[in-house]
Order: sequence, then C-alpha cells, then structure tokens
Amino acid sequence: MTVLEDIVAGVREDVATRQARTSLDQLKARAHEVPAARACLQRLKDDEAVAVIAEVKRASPSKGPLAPIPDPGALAAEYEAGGAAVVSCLTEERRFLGSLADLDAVRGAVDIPVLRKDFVVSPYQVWEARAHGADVVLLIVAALEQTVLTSLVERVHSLGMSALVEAHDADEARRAVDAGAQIVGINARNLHTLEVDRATFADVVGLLPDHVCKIAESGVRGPRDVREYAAVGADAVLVGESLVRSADPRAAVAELVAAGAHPAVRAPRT
Ligand SMILES: O=P(O)(O)OC[C@@H](O)[C@@H](O)c1c[nH]c2ccccc12
Repeated sequence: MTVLEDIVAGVREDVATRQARTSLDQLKARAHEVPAARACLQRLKDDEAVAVIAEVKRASPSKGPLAPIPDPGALAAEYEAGGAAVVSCLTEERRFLGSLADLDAVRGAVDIPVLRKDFVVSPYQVWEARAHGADVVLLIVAALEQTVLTSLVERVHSLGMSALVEAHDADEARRAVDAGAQIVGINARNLHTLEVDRATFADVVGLLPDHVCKIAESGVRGPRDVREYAAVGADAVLVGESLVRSADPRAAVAELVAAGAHPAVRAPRT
C-alpha cells in the first residue's frame, strides 16, 4: 500500500463515522444556511503577480509534527494580514492532525477565500466543506478514478465553490483538465513516495492550457523559490511548512507576496 492509499483508507473510515453522526440531508440543510462561497479564480490568476496560498498545517506524513498551532484562526489572520490571497486548512485528521474544527476557526477569522485541504473522495465531503464555509475544495487526481474526479469537480462547482485539482505528472495534468478543472495544482511532492522534486512544476506546466490557473504546491522555502516558480509560469504558490515554522508568519507571507509581486522574470504568456 502506498502512503496515499493508506491515508485514503483512513479518510474513508473517518467519513463513515461522521456520516453516522450527521446525515447528508442535515449537511445539505447547513450548507444552504452559510454565506455563498467567495470567488477565487480572479484573485489567483493575476498576470502581474504570483499569489500566495498560505496553509494551516500541523503535521505531515513526511515530517511528523510541524507546529502546535494552538490558535489556527489567529494564524490564518496573520496570513491574511501578510497579504495571502487564500488560506488553506488541512482537515485530514490522522496524518496531518487537522479537523473541521480548524476549518471553522479559520473561516471565522478571515475574509479571504478558504480552501479545504483533505483527501476528498465522496460528495459527502464536498457538502461538508460547503457547510463549514469553505470556498475552495482540493481534489487529488491520484486518489480518484476519472469518472469520480469529474463528478466531484462538477459537484464542487455546482455548490458555487472552486475546485483546486492536484496533479503530479503529465498524465494527471491531462486528467485534471479533462475533468473540467479551471485551477490546477502541480504538487512537487509525490504522494505515493512523499519525495519532493521542485522541477516537477516546470516539467508539467506546459501541458496546461492558458486559461487554467496554475499553482505550484509544496517545498517552497522562501522568496527565491517563489521567484523561480514565477519564472516558469506559476500563477500562485501554495506554502505550508515554511510558514507554520516561522516565528513571524505575517512577515514570512509578506516576503513571499513581495517576491511574487515583482518577480525578476515572468514566463511569457502564450
Ligand atoms: O508544507 P509544504 O511543503 O509547503 O506543502 C504545502 C502543500 O503543498 C502540501 O501540504 C500539500 C500539497 N498537496 C497536498 C495534498 C494533501 C495534503 C497536503 C498537501
């Protein structure tokens, strides 16, 4: 079993437990009571600057515990003050130590769009994201059959949210586009082996059509990596570890935003 398969198996069990407590109908009723999802595509796809998606991430399967994060709402507010375009919040419980309570705290603390970062494999989780105020939902190509991926993208869009569809290689990038993704994340980390290769983005990005928003995910250590991703065509970067470990997350985000706002080189647009 790969790491991804192991995580997804645990997620399916946890979803079943939650679904026994809160029915899909109850969730749907809640989803209709929360304010409409915020748009995020325009925010991310600005030709002049690379946007920063800042992540609330307590732990990861590759590194173990990263930061205690006693107050995820306060951290998210720091990210927003530093200029983040979107806040990402891990909700996977077993390996990333996230929760829907973290998502609620983040949602309550910021005005910018919030991304639910989890291993979404069922429509129940999409409704759950909306019921908890998420604006964007991550869908991981490697975890989903194509028909399921396509129907989840449609479900996310039908609830007014944006789908961030994550790919790791050329084949997955094509599948993301075929599934109707408008926002594609290219993860430098291979979710089967957990290895990070920052060259992945440049290798894969050329396959994505111009209209697609292109996000470089994982392994961004600082402004220099933002500038490098800018040079090869990233519209946004998604950053977790280096921000949660920072003594001053607001300043750390601001530094990345500044690097993205005035990249020395921008890839030519076709
Ligand atoms: O902490 P990093 O290396 O900055 O990475 C952030 C983000 O890309 C990473 O958390 C991530 C990317 N895709 C995922 C899918 C599931 C869980 C986590 C992730």
